[in-house]
Amino acid sequence: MSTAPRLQFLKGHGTENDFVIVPDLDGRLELSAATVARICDRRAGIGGDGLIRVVRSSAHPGARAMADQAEWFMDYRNSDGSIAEMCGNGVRVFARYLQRAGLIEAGDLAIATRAGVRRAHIAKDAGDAARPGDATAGSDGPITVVMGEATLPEPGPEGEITVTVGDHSWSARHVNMGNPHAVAFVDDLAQAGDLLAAPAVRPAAAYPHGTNVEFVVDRGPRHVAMRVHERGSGETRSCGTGACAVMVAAARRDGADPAVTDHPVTYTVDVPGGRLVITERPDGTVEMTGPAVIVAEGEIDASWLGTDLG
Ligand SMILES: N[C@@H](CCC[C@H](N)C(=O)O)C(=O)O
Repeated sequence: MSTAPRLQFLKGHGTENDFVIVPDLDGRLELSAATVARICDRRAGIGGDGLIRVVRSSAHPGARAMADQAEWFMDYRNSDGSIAEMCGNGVRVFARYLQRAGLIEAGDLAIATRAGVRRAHIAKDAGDAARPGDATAGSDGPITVVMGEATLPEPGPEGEITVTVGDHSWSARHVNMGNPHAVAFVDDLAQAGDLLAAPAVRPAAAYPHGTNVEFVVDRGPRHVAMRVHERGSGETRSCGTGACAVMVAAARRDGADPAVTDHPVTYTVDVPGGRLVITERPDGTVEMTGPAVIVAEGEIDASWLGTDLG
């Protein structure tokens, strides 16, 4: 039996946007991009759309300034190992992990992210605290996260945003939810094809660090459905920040702006992996409610990773 160090992990998802969760409470691990990509590999690794390292804010140089507001920092990586500012489904799964591990109680909590502090609410009757030996403990019920304000940059001198897949091109709305999105309203979600490759997005100058791309159709009044190609991960079954970007783009298209009417606006956003409910408030904040589930836990033989992990 190997005596190599073992890396603890859990596996979780929010509307089937799935993540490998690595608790590293005191910030001892160095996870290179190659190591993250290896862990997220669906055939040769554990598999996931991204990796979430759970670190005490005070133990992470990039989060220390937020430590007085939020004890825990979500260090989010895409499945190719690249760093992302924010992950909307991930932040719910992060909260569920903290609850399940007994590190927090249900109720309100603040989570530090690269996009700033986000506030979450875990309903008190939505899942139990840690139940040793039960990998699904604390997995029920929705979690609501205040996702911050959307910004919608106007097109620059190079003109409107255009998204192209194969022979189809659509104009798109630029929405930033802490991370970048291009939202295209389409006639049929199948038009986006298999989304194996990243859609071409122009002008490139609009997104100097790349972008996530959402394709959206209407399902009914204030009800849309979307597919997404995530920067750094490919097509996924959901994207929380993407769903928020879609909600705000749909509201503006429909002439709804809570800042003008002084009334909140709520949309239901269906994704291939489930459903998210998103509200924009008159003060501009966007709130998202959805599920967060922990499905498994285990350990990785660090010698397989070919690194000493720091
Ligand atoms: N799945 C996430 C978004 C993850 C980051 C994204 N791929 C990026 O690079 O910005 C979500 O639920 O928001």
